[in-house]
Amino acid sequence: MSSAAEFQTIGIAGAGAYGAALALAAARAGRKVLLWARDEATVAAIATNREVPRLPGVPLPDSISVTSSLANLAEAQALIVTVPTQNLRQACDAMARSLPAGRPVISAAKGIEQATGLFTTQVIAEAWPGSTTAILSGPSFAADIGRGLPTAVTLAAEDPDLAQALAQALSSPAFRIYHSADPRGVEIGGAAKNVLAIAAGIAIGLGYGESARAALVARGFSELRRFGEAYGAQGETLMGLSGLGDVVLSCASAQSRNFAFGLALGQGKTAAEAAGGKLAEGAFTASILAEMALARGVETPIADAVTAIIAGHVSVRESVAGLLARPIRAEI
Ligand SMILES: NC(=O)c1ccc[n+]([C@@H]2O[C@H](COP(=O)([O-])OP(=O)(O)OC[C@H]3O[C@@H](n4cnc5c(N)ncnc54)[C@H](O)[C@@H]3O)[C@@H](O)[C@H]2O)c1
Ligand SMILES: O=P(O)(O)OC[C@H](O)CO
Repeated sequence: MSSAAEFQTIGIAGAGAYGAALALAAARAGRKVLLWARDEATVAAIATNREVPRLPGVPLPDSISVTSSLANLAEAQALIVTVPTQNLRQACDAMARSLPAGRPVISAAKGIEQATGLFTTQVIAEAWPGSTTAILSGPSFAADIGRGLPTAVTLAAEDPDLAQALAQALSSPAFRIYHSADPRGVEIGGAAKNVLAIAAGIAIGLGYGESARAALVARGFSELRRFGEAYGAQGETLMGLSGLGDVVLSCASAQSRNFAFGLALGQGKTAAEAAGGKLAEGAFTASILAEMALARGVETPIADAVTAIIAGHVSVRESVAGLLARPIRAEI
């Protein structure tokens, strides 16, 4: 039986925008926080300015220590990994070499590993055998968490007691964490919503308007649900914060990097121009999600279209014309 009191010190691996936001959230929940950045330059910049370069304007309290040594995370009773999905394995390999396994490792990444088709908790389990995995996901912009604006997310683990204890340990009045025993459902929602956010951005970038966006969000959500259920997600989880909740946020706001990436594609930029050096996880997830859907006989026309556009196989307008020309069929 786990309890929140077991988790007094939290290690955060990855000092980007979300790492900083979750470090702040954990500190506000009364935890001591150890924030690990892989390079000395970032640690030095954080130590000097008391803010993370990717989350400017949000000062870090003294209860957050910054380090470039993974060995310094040994004191933490739970770890949260906030590195991008395609780099998650590398980060977990490094942790496995420096730290004993066994403590909970919570993924905060939203994607699917391109090379393997594994979800993020599966990547952690494979790269760091013996770790107990969990996933934290839901509608939350790092900047909003950083500013202390009200946010709600879900934390899921196979062991419901552990999920509850971690959720209690990391929650504070403005950062509410619901707990769940459906980690697969939670991680699928976070991965798939990024692909849909790109599609919504494309529709708006093309000037197709709000009615088109609403249609895309609704049809995209049913695509997410088909995919999720084929890969073991519970339907109720997909209807919750980490599924529908995050689709609503990410498809509606240009603050989403995935939406902004799609917007730029819709406005005629190439994929490389549209990315502009910012992380758009959906650009890496779209093709593997479409491939995995095909393997289980699930139709994902929106992910297929996003994949083809990013690969440069079709123009944005051709791709959307293809979607609009699909046969008329029953909605459900
Ligand atoms: N920013 C948000 O609002 C937000 C919200 C929810 C979830 N997320 C998720 O969090 C993850 C990270 O996003 P972010 O916004 O923090 O990105 P970011 O680009 O701001 O930061 C990523 C950080 O990871 C570090 N990194 C990359 N590879 C690494 C490795 N191998 N080892 C150690 N560190 C490494 C980079 O140096 C960088 O500091 C993504 O999966 C994203 O979907 C982000
Ligand atoms: O900026 P994005 O598109 O990575 O979205 C950030 C969060 O995932 C929103 O919940």
